Amino acid sequence: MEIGQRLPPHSPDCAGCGPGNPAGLGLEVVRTAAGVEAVHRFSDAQVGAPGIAHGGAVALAFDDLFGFALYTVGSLAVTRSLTIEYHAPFWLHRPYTFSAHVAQREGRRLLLRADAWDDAGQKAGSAAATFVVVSLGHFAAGAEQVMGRDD
Ligand SMILES: CCCCCCCCCCCC(=O)SCCNC(=O)CCNC(=O)[C@H](O)C(C)(C)COP(=O)(O)OP(=O)(O)OC[C@H]1O[C@@H](n2cnc3c(N)ncnc32)[C@H](O)[C@@H]1OP(=O)(O)O
Repeated sequence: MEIGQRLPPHSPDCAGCGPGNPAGLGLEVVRTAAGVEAVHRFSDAQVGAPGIAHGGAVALAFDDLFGFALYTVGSLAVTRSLTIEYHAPFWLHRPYTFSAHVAQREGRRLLLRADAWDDAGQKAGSAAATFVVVSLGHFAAGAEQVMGRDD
């Protein structure tokens, strides 16, 4: 992976980054020297209080970006805990730069950190997460369910 390279979505319909999910954020994520980055504008579909992105949508952006930071260490892992600090409102339609990296690895645990800045350079949020490394088999049951559905 080269610096500046666009990274592939987790799945076509991923709520964070899938281009085929009209209800998703559609994050576009690139590799950076330290980790990964995405510039994102929250839309009316992610509103909480008027004019402000819902905190859950902001958490989704952080969580999904952490999922991309995994590419930098080549491990398959899932979120076990996620903590968000909301420093300022995330205004709808304004660009925010989200940046994440893997800070530490202890056995199966990956500790990840992220920040988000507005277009004036003010920090709007930060996040920390513990991801736990899993095997590909962790995703098998969900994939089988999707393939067996006929609705
Ligand atoms: C097709 C490809 C697509 C790939 C797609 C990738 C997409 C990423 C998308 C974004 C991320 C997501 O949405 S992920 C989806 C949301 N998350 C999930 O669905 C996860 C649900 N939870 C689980 O399935 C499970 O709890 C696991 C797998 C996370 C862990 O279960 P486990 O395997 O039994 O492991 P467990 O023993 O409990 O814990 C493992 C180690 O972590 C430590 N540990 C546990 N909790 C914590 C904690 N809060 N903080 C610190 N450390 C902790 C334990 O002490 C232990 O340490 P030690 O004894 O080893 O030292």
